[in-house]
Amino acid sequence: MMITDAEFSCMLSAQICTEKKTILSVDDILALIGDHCHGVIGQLTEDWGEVLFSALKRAGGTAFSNMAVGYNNVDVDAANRNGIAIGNTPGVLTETTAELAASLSVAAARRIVEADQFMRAGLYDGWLPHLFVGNLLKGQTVGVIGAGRIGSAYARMMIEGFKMNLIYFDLYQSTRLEKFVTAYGQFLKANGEQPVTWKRASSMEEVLREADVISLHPVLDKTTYHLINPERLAMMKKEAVLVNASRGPVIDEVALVEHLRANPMFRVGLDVFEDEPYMKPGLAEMKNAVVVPHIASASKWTREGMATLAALNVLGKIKGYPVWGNPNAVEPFLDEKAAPPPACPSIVNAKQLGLPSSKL
Ligand SMILES: NC(=O)C1=CN([C@@H]2O[C@H](COP(=O)(O)OP(=O)(O)OC[C@H]3O[C@@H](n4cnc5c(N)ncnc54)[C@H](O)[C@@H]3O)[C@@H](O)[C@H]2O)C=CC1
Ligand SMILES: O=C(O)C(=O)CO
Repeated sequence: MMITDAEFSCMLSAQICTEKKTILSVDDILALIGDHCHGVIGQLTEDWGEVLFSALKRAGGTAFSNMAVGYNNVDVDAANRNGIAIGNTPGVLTETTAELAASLSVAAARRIVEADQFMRAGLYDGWLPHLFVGNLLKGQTVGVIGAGRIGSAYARMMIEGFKMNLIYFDLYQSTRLEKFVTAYGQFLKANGEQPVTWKRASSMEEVLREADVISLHPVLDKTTYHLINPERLAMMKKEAVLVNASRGPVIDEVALVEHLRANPMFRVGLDVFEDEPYMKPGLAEMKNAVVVPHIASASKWTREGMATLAALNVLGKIKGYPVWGNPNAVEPFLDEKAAPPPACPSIVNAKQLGLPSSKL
């Protein structure tokens, strides 16, 4: 969506891109920005760097928002140089994305897609003790790498839903998550059940060695690029389940294909791919891989929320509103019955640009 400089009373006019291409190139976007453009709402598939930010600045623009929480497609330093505020959409994706990661975990552990294909191919000719035997989750250990908003929500689902024990690795301690597991463990114990436990790992390797199901939820940056590589794959249990609903390049996908080929009991659930929209050669043929096309945030509520937050980021900046004080508490912007607060919900470079902060 491109916001132009024609203003109607307090409303701004918006141009919605009707281009049929799924992924816009830098040249496509340059043409859309043109000579007059105050702000842009873009997608995670676009490459926002110096070329686009300087063009947006020349066109009179001051704001860009990804319609996404992840913004590894955005060169924030280039935006800073050009004085462009960068918005993202935290919070509205948390539960929806975690639910998909949980679904991939179960689908991979219980071989649901393989069994579905077998059934549709007319191959089922009666119950057998060894037909599509998979992994029981209850009492096993779930490993989370990146226990931020989504990683923590995923952990809670796997712990509460399947009574798994938790091991996690993050640069920061997740006290809320730890407290939740402790309290849930006490509840289970009080009801005569085996309590669940948690452990904060001192290294990522500890998670990879100990967990039965591992889900990746970090941001993509230099520290997480190819975080899963041949050496780390080799550390994982032979029958482990690995799930990725963060960003494709967090896994070395060529190494993953090799590992899947060599370890048929090792299974993966992937929502994201290293060269999206493509898969590395061989992945599509792997029966021990469940693959879906980057749909982790695809619930109606979430997609509407993402669009709302992205639009309010850009609109708020154009109107000169301050930046919301806590991007983890964006609910007031999503209340359909009340006008949104006069603030930009989430601007990631607010500090660098010296933008004023709103009071919650
Ligand atoms: N597949 C999909 O459709 C979606 C993917 N995502 C991806 O998920 C990511 C996480 O989203 P949120 O949970 O909302 O963000 P968040 O910022 O709450 O969580 C990210 C966590 O990663 C941790 N982290 C950073 N570097 C790390 C490292 N080297 N090792 C371990 N942990 C590290 C951070 O400390 C933080 O706790 C996004 O950046 C995005 O790339 C988000 C939504 C949907
Ligand atoms: O918000 C994100 O980062 C996404 O990947 C959207 O699905």
